[in-house]
Amino acid sequence: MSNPDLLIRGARLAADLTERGADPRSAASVDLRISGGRIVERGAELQPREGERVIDAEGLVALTGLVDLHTHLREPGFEQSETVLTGTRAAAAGGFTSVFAMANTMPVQDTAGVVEQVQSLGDAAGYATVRPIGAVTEDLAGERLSEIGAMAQSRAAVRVFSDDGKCVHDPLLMRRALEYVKTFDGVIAQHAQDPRLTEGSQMNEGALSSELGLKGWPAVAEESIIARDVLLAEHIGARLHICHLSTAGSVEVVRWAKARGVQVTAEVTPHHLILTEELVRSYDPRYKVNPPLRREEDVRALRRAVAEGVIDIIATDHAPHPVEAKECEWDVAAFGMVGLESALPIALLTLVNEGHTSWAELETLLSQKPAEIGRLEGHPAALAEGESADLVLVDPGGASEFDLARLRGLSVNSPYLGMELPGRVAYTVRRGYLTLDGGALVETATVAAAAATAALEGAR
Ligand SMILES: NC(=O)N[C@@H](CC(=O)O)C(=O)O
Ligand SMILES: [Zn+2]
Ligand SMILES: [Zn+2]
Repeated sequence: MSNPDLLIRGARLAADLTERGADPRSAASVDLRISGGRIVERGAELQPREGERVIDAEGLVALTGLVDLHTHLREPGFEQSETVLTGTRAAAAGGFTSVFAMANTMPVQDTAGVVEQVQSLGDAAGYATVRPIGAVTEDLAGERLSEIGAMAQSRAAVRVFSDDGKCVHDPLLMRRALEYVKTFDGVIAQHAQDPRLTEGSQMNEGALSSELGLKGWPAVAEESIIARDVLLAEHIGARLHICHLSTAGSVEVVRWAKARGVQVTAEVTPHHLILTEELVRSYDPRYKVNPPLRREEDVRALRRAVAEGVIDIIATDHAPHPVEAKECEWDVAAFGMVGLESALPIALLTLVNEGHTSWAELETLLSQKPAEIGRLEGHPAALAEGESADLVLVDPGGASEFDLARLRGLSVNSPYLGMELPGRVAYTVRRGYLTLDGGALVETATVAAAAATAALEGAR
């Protein structure tokens, strides 16, 4: 038994929309035929064949499946917040076909056994390709390197390593980690936060933190670590990735490093492209996040940096937390926001609709470039014949309220509830089968069976 063939009719390809501000309808409409997990035909006016499921994509924009380089799936250890299954369902609802799962689980993803377990859970669920990230240091303690080589050589073939949630603070350990991953083309993804400069910090440092009586989190705590690490990466000749960059100053450091030819890439989260520290006035812990929401000037600088290509990718930093950890006083609340289901709408709102990027650039930011940084194998380079059928169809149109029904994971700590947001993900196709069908998640058992079939067919 193979998965049903699909015929997508009348889509506009993001890749054809290279001009900023272009109306999606200005691109030619394209049909895609999908069989055996791959795009087998691309053209106009393709005729349906027997047994094929026809998807009417009139008015929809097609992108290669979104790839999140920074997702917290919380399993093993924090299954009350999220599991691999629930997190990848949220991913599919958001248009993602692959996610990189951060290492701050319990036990930590610091051994071949744990990363293989996380990868297997993802394979079995089938909603998205799960690529585990390995911890840089044992138990994220920042003292000894974890078994990086064993994780790289394991079945999970880990290429991205991060202590995210914590900064690799010791410069010698950072140096050794960069040297190690260089041997197999891996990358260190740094959570840039000097721990000494941010002890007890609760929000961005500035006039507002004084006014609100909350301990400040200075921009320099982020910028100084980025500056040190780009110099180390240059010295070693290794790849460095900066997680959730959040200040105008960080942009300048990365710009400088790139001009020198340092192999550095940077990510920004959707929330740092739209929300500012002003929201903290409410003392609503939904706005408590690491790194903290910054100033209006920072938000503007981050958008510009995306437009200029100084920032390479958008990553969600989907950080689910249970209600108890968020419905409490600001000081004791957990840091983090969910983001998989809202990433595309926020990117449309802040970048595409503002003319900062084209749809084609959006595909680069949310799909092509994160796949490249993470060395994701089998990801389609384009929606073209012979490529793996991993794609998303988006309705770019009218704003609608982002409500609880839009959140498909276990946790509901979204800062966007009640906001009017543009863009709805209508269909997500992974390895040739649907995970999201007309805005509705395909059933768990159906997806698991389709994934098993696709794996047998060796779709990649
Ligand atoms: N972003 C957050 O505020 N929280 C993340 C950790 C992290 O990304 O640093 C988490 O794991 O909850
Ligand atoms: Zn982090
Ligand atoms: Zn994170």
